[in-house]
Amino acid sequence: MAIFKVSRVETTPFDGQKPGTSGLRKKVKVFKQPHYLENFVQSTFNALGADKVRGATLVVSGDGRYYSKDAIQIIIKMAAANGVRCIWVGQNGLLSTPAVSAVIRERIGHDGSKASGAFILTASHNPGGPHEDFGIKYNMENGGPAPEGITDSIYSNTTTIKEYLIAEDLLDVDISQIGLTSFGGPEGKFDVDVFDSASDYVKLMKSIFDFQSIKNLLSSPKFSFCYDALHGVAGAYAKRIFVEELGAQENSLLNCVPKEDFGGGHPDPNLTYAKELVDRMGLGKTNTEQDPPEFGAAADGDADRNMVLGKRFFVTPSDSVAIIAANAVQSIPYFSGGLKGVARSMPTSAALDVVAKNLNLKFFEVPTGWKFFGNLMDAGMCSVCGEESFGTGSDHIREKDGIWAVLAWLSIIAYKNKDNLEGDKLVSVEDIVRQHWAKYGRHYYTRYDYENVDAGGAKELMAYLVKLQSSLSEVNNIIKGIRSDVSNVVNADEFEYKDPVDGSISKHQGIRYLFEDGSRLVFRLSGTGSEGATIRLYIEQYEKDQSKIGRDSQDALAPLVEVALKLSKMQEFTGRSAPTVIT
Ligand SMILES: O=P([O-])(O)O[C@H]1O[C@H](COP(=O)(O)O)[C@@H](O)[C@H](O)[C@H]1O
Ligand SMILES: [Mg+2]
Repeated sequence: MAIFKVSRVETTPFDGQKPGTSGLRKKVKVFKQPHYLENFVQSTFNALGADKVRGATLVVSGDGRYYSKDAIQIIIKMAAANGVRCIWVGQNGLLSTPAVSAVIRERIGHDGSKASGAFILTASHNPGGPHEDFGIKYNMENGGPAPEGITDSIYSNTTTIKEYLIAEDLLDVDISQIGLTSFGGPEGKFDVDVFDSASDYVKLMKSIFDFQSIKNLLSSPKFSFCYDALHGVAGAYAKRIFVEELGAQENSLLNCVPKEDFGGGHPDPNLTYAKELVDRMGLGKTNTEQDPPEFGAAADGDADRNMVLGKRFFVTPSDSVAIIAANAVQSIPYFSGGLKGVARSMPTSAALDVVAKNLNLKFFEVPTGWKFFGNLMDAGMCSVCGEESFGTGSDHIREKDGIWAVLAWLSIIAYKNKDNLEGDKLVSVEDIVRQHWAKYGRHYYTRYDYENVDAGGAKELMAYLVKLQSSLSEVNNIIKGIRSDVSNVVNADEFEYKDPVDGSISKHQGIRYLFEDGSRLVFRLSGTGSEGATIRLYIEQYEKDQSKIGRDSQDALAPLVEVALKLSKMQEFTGRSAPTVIT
C-alpha cells in the first residue's frame, strides 16, 4: 500500500469565489490558476468542519467537462490530506447531478459505508472546453445542494484562507477502471472507489416507474422517440435506460456520447441551443422534417434539466410540472399513495397552483434554486416540484432530474394509451397538454434572456425597476401610455421567502409586477452565469376562456412583452434590441 504525506501549502484569497444559484462557475482559465480550485475546496472542508470531514466518505464526479479529470485528482489528494476516509468516483469521473444525489442517498460502499456529501464538477448548461466554463458545487448528506448557511460560510472562508492541505505525493488514481485503490496516510487507510456511473441510478428509476408499461409504449409501431443529450453526461444514462432497459432504437439517441467540450455546442436544452432535436421534432425554422417523432427530449450538460417536445409541439416547463403533478398518482407507481405536496419556483408560471388547488394539495412557492425544495422534501411536505428553467423533479432525490422527467412523461403517455396501443391514433403529447389546458385553463408563458450583458447596466435596470415600485399609479400611467389593453398593476415587490421548515429568510429573489387579471412580469438576474450578467424576464398571462386557449403564445403575450420591455427600458440599460434566447 502506497504511503502519502500531508503538506500544508500557503495561499492567499481570490476575489469572487461566492457560489451562485448552484455552485461556483467560472472560465476554465480562472479555475486553472494555481491554488484557485484548492482554495475553494479547502474553504468547503473548513465550512463543513472537521467532524464532517474526518473519516467521511465523499463523492467526487461530474458532467465530464474539460478540466474535470485534473480537478478530480486534486480533490482526491486534498480529501486524503484532510482526513477523509474514502472517495467515490464515477467511472471516468462521470456522474450526472441527479445520479450524485441518488448515490449519496442509496449507495452502500464496499465496507458498508454511506457517503455524506459530494463535490459535483459541472457548470450545468454552460459550454465547456479550454476557453469555456468549469464549475464546482457541494451537496450535503440529504443529496441536495448545500444550503445558504454553508455556501455563505464557504465564501467567507475563501476571503480569509491562508493555507490548504494536500497529499502531493499521492499517485494519480486511474479513474477509467472500476475498482478500489488503497493508500496509507498519517491517520490510517484512505480508499478511492471507482464505480459504475449508471447502475445505482438505473436501479432507483426502476423502483419508481413501471418500466414494462413504458417498454410497451416504446415498442408500439405508432410511437417514436428521440433523446438528445447534447453531448452531456445524460448520454451515459440514456443508452442504459432507453435502449438497454426500455428497448428504444439505438438511432433514437442523438449526441449521447459525453464530450469534454459538448461537441463545441451549448448544452442547454431549449429551443435555441437544442437545434438538432428541435429540427427533428419539426419545430425548426425551415421545418423540412416529414414525420417527426411522437416524443422528443433533451438534457443539459449535467443532466438535471429537461426539455420535453411532442411532434411539432413545445411543452413549456411550467406546464410540464403541472401536468406531471396532475397525472402522477395514476401513472407513476412511486406516487400511487398520493402526493405530499407540490412546489414551484417564483418565476415559474402558476399552472401548478391551479392543479394544487384542484387536487387539494399543499403548495409552496420558493425562490429560484433547487436547494429550496430540499427542505420541504426532507420535512415530507413536497413530492413533485419544478421550475421554468427546464427543471423538474421529485422527492426520490434532492436534485432536479432530467431523465426522471422523461420517464415521467413516458409513463403518462403510456397510461393515457394503455388501452389504445392497438388503436388508430395514440393520445399524443399535444393532446395531453391541450386536455390539461381545457380542464385547468392555460398560462401563456415566455422567458426572455439577455445573456452576458454589462453587469453595471443590468444592476441599474434592476435598481430602476425597484424604484418604480414605490408608486403604482406612476407605473400604471406609464403602462397605459404603452398599451391601453393591458390590465392594471395591483402589486409590485421584490420576492422574499421565509422557509417554512427552518425559518431562514431569503431576500431580493426577483422583482415582480402583479396585474389585476393575474398576469405577471418578473425580472431577475441569473445566478448561474460566469461572465457579465444575464437578465431574465418572465412574462405570464392566465386564460380560462376555452375559446382563447389555443393561441400562439408569443402572439398572446405580445402586449405584455411590449409593456415589459418599455417599462424596464431594456434597450436603454443593456444596449440590446433583442434577447439572446426566447423560450
Ligand atoms: O444550472 P442548473 O441546471 O444547476 O440549475 C440551477 O440554476 C437554475 C437557473 O438559475 P438562474 O436563473 O439563476 O440562471 C435554477 O432554476 C436551478 O434551481 C438551479 O439548480
Ligand atoms: Mg444543470
